[in-house]
Amino acid sequence: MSFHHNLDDINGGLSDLALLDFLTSPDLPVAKHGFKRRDADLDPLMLAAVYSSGPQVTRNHYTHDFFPAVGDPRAEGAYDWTKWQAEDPKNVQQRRPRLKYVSRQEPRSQRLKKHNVSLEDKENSIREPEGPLRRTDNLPPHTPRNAPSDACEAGTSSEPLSVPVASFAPVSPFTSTSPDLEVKCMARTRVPTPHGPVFLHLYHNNRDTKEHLAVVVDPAQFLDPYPNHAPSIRSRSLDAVWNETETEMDRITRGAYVGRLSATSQKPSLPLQYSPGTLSDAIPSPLIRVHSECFTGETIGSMRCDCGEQLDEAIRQISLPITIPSPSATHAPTTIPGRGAVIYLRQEGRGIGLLSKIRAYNLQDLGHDTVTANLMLGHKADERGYAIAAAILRDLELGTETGEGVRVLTNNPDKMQALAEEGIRVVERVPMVPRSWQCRQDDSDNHTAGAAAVDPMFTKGATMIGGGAVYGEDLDKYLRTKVLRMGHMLPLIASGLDDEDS
Ligand SMILES: Nc1nc2c(ncn2[C@@H]2O[C@H](COP(=O)(O)OP(=O)(O)OP(=O)(O)O)[C@@H](O)[C@H]2O)c(=O)[nH]1
Repeated sequence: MSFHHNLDDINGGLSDLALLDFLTSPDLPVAKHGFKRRDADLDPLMLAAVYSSGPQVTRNHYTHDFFPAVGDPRAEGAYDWTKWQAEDPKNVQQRRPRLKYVSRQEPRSQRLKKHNVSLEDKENSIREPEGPLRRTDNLPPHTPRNAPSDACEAGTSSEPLSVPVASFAPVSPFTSTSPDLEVKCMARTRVPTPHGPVFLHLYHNNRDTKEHLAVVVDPAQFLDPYPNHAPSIRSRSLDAVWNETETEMDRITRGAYVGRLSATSQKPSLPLQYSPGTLSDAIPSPLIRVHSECFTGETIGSMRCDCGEQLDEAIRQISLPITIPSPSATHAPTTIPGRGAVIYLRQEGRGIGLLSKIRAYNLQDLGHDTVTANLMLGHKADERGYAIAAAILRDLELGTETGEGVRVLTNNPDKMQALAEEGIRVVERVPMVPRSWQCRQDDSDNHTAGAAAVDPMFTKGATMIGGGAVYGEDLDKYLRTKVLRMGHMLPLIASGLDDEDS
């Protein structure tokens, strides 16, 4: 079968067989001699992709034309293949004209400019939210924690809730510090963890398109009757009435329920259900952590960082039961379940994204530390923001002016400052000492203090939830850089690294 015959078949019917014949033809027009460029003028695989995808597109380059001469003989720069003759390397004059890639797509910088996006913003693309789920226009009005409130009542009918929607006009509670930012909890559910049950809250917002999360630890909400020692930690936007037609089942499905959901217990929550509780000074403020996503540390157990361990340790510490001392010697101390939250922000790699973080790791393997690697890639050492975290905390009534102050689990001074600037009322910083450093301390002191050391269930080296102390050379170097170059408030001496070179 001749090459021209093949081409006719392809143009006519594009049968797979014809395409295969064409690609494997001995006449396939691939020049073998004298290339100045390293890539072939005509790549058979590319050609196959062009034909198999119908129009001249690839998934990501939909306004590029590849080899217009092949796909459309009438296109600009097209070469008439019917006149093609096998190349004679001896006769350079006979060579066909060199093909070129043709793109009708403007340069990326110009396209981004059209959409008012600077190249810097692109990685953490800040876009207007799209679609009805992104709307946060049904946030309830702000209700101070200590203001008199309606007690929570379980609905009984399957009719739409009768709470007048007008009374929940869109009033943003966040006008003081971030006038434009609003968050809305789209759904909440119970998740059992090795440290006890938590409520996972998924948030949308009008700043970015990421699904930020809040892991709320407040198992007292399962108790019936509710003990009323401390206010329950609930999302105001989730418990709000979203529209006039929503049913109890709508509310339950998104997690706006009270107590423990089961086949026999289905009590939808109502807005303004918060009970101020007895805010005794004896009850410590809720413990919170603002944590940034780390796929490597949290999902595949990377031991380059302590992120998985920190997430686990935060949930563990927040879940620890709280002992309230008795006011008098005649009464025994009371124990209540631990309470607090981890705000989980989708700002991977300190905000530079996973792609850049992976590249940064390669630079770190060349000997650079985590800060320098970021800078070498044109990023800042830390590109994170905490406005969304603050908005989520406010939605949960944590750290607000009128609600409870919070204790924050962190070593990061920037995080502390950012939360303060966002108006979060932080009453205490609780340090997070890496478990491996605790273990070393424990070994040298010949007694145990760290969770990993006391609990045989912890697996040494596992970084993920329920894991143990993560340790290793890479991690030591990373932790040391955080202390020495990022000012993390950790006693370096505890690591035994203070006289090591990084
Ligand atoms: N660019 C970069 N990011 C990293 C590296 N190692 C971990 N990370 C990211 O660092 C972030 C860790 O953030 P956090 O868990 O909030 O902790 P932190 O800022 O170190 O502060 P703490 O509250 O004291 O733990 C996550 O987003 C990780 O993906 C690294 O080597 N390079």
